[in-house]
Amino acid sequence: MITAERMAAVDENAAALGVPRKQLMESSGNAVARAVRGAADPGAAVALVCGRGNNGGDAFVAARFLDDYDVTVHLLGRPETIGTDIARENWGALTAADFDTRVVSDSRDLALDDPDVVVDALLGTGVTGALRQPERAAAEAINGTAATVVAVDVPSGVDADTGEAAGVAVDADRVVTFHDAKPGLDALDAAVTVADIGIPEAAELFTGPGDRRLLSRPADTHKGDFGEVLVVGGGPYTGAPALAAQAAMRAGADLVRVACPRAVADGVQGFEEGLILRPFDGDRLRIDHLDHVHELAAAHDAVVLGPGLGDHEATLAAVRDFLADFDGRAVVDADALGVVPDVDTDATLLCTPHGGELRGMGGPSADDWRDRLDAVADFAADLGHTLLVKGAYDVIADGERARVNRTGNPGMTVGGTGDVLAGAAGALLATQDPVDAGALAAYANGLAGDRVVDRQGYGLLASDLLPELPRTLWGGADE
Ligand SMILES: NC(=O)C1=CN([C@@H]2O[C@H](COP(=O)(O)OP(=O)(O)OC[C@H]3O[C@@H](n4cnc5c(N)ncnc54)[C@H](O)[C@@H]3O)[C@@H](O)[C@H]2O)[C@@H](O)CC1
Ligand SMILES: [K+]
Repeated sequence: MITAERMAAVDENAAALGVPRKQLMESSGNAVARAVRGAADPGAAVALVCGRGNNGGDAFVAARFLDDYDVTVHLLGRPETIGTDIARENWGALTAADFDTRVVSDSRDLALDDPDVVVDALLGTGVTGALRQPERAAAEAINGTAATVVAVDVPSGVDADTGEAAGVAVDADRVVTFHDAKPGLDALDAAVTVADIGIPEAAELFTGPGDRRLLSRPADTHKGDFGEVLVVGGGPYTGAPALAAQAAMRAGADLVRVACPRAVADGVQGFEEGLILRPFDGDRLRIDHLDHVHELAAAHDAVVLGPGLGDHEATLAAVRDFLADFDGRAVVDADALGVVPDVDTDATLLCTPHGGELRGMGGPSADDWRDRLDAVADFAADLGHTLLVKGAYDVIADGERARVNRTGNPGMTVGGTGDVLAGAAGALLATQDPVDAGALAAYANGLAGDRVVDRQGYGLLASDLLPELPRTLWGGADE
């Protein structure tokens, strides 16, 4: 099953792998033609009723594969208003090849002439709300025929995710849907076929620019804000919490606060950039500080726990107690990771170990990412938390979903890049589910490193990643 939103992301990732949408449309159209062949023999009258989006584009392609049928292609609206270049090019190919094309500028003029098969290509996953005119009248006209109705991707007017229609919808006999089943189609009284359109599995497994679509959607659980992040870190390592906090800002958090030892707060630069300090006394985290940390954590959407805390016994005891009583969302990094397997917690954790830290947690060791994928997924399921295992290929898994990230380069083994990753993951965890947050953070952090190295060669500093982060998350894919 795939949602409409995820489908759009996978489609963009496929394009980034070199399989552009136009090729997918060619496969989709071919699949629609096969569905028509299954419904009627050559020579039968086939009316393709097309909207101006890519759903209509699929039907323009189908017409070329149905040259041995009596095909009529109806376009609702003027050709100049076709919404995408690829749909417009395919419409142009039909007119140039002298197909029977009809431009319907007034829906009252849609004359379907009693066809054997109607192809419903008015709207697909791009629909929002109830069908407007002229699509509504066209859907009613389709429902008024005695023809076998073959819907492209989803019956027009039906929400692919829920199966519900906000008003009039096409009543399809058959649906040919692309790449994977859509959750809403189960509920329909229609025969549904899933057509493979040549999207490689890599477009789903590997992170890509399409994953960034998650960030443009309104974050409904958080009333439209980007979330507030608390970094709990510092002790023997003083720079780590500042790096993590700045990365969280660059990855879009509205507000970042840092809980660190006063000794760290006083001595470190990098806190001046809009970060808010909430120091505790002394030079490392201890159990005495937990009231302060809990109170702060409860007021934030996500916590980043670990950067620079160190592995002093008193600090690890405090981390353990903190997690045992915490029920929010946290990224856990560095020395705090070793505590996670021993703690019973209601918190939602995104743990970010490298290979060595994973073994320290009792996790699997596997060099090849393919072997690691299954082993990490199993270990995440045992832990009951999400893992982002850093490596040449990062593996992100929670036991149900697994993703792999290929951005990044050997220059990023320098100290501090892990703190940047943890901070970015914290910002994303404030609004996204843990697998998506981990996958996006790994993608953006690695891409930031690739861009720095492309520009200046190796010799990268972790802080060089910070100014790159916003563009990797929100800028053009090819910048
Ligand atoms: N990966 C993908 O996403 C693929 C998509 N393909 C096709 O592309 C379709 C999605 O294409 P689009 O995103 O262009 O969207 P649609 O073709 O579904 O809709 C296009 C336009 O319809 C208009 N519209 C929206 N709601 C409306 C309403 N209630 N009443 C009237 N008009 C309305 C909007 O202006 C929208 O842009 C899929 O359903 C599928 O058929 C395939 O070609 C292959 C791959
Ligand atoms: K449709």
